[in-house]
Amino acid sequence: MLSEKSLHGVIVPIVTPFDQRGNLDINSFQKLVVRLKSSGIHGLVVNGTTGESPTIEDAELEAMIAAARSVLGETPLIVGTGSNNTAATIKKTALAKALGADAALVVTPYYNRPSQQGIIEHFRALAEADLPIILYDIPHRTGVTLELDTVKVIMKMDHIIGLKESTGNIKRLMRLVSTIPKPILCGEDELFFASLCCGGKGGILASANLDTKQFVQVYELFGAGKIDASRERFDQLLPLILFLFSEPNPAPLKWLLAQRRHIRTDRLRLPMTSISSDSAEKGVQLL
Ligand SMILES: O=C(O)C1=N[C@H](C(=O)O)C[C@H](O)C1
Repeated sequence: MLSEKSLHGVIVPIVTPFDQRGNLDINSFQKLVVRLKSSGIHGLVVNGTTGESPTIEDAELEAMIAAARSVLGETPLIVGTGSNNTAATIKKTALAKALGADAALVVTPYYNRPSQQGIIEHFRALAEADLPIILYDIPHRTGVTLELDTVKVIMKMDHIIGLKESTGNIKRLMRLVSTIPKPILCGEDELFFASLCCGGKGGILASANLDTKQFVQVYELFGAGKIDASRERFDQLLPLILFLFSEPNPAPLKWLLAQRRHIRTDRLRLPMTSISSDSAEKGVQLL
């Protein structure tokens, strides 16, 4: 199981590869996990936003958890289990635990517009699943605003071990780091280096599916006090990051992974669609 102490570094939310018909391509998935592990990642997230979690069936999730677990060894396995139904979230989190997950990444409940108290109770109820939880705050996707006081209450719960911060607000990040003693991870790839400078403990970064070793170097150079070298390495990654978020994630990422032959197709499941031809032209220049 993952603890506050071991939650840090470059954690990769892996894509879910599909074949031309849109079926799960478990062989490509397993090869991706092997490559990511050998690149030195500090954790893997299966079924995150980048893994197209809204479209993944339970049987597919089970197959991916089993495949990832068999490759990862001691490297932490985190599973995205969040939804806007508390009972369903508890059930999926308990399933993830039974299949060998070390922690769950749980997004704030979206769409049904719970009150701040409702959100607190949602996270409190997750204790029942008996798996460490990382709170995932991404308001531009969920439409849910988490007040700072709400974050503080949730982060005090014993089963909550960290926060994935995707608001993109550096002032807020600094407030969180100074008031919350648990690890805060960057979920806004462009701010990864800045977030380390503010006291963040690492990042859950879709971009790190590619050029993974360089992302790990940014983190390790920073940890070794080589701040300029870390920033220089991060600057080299910026064009990649900007391209990957020029259209909804993970479409550009899947396109690049397919171009580099890491996955067989850039197929997504509707309502997500492949990148436009304009973006593909920009991607070719980047390649
Ligand atoms: O899947 C994730 O976890 C991430 N998703 C974010 C998004 O798609 O908005 C980006 C971040 O890199 C990690």
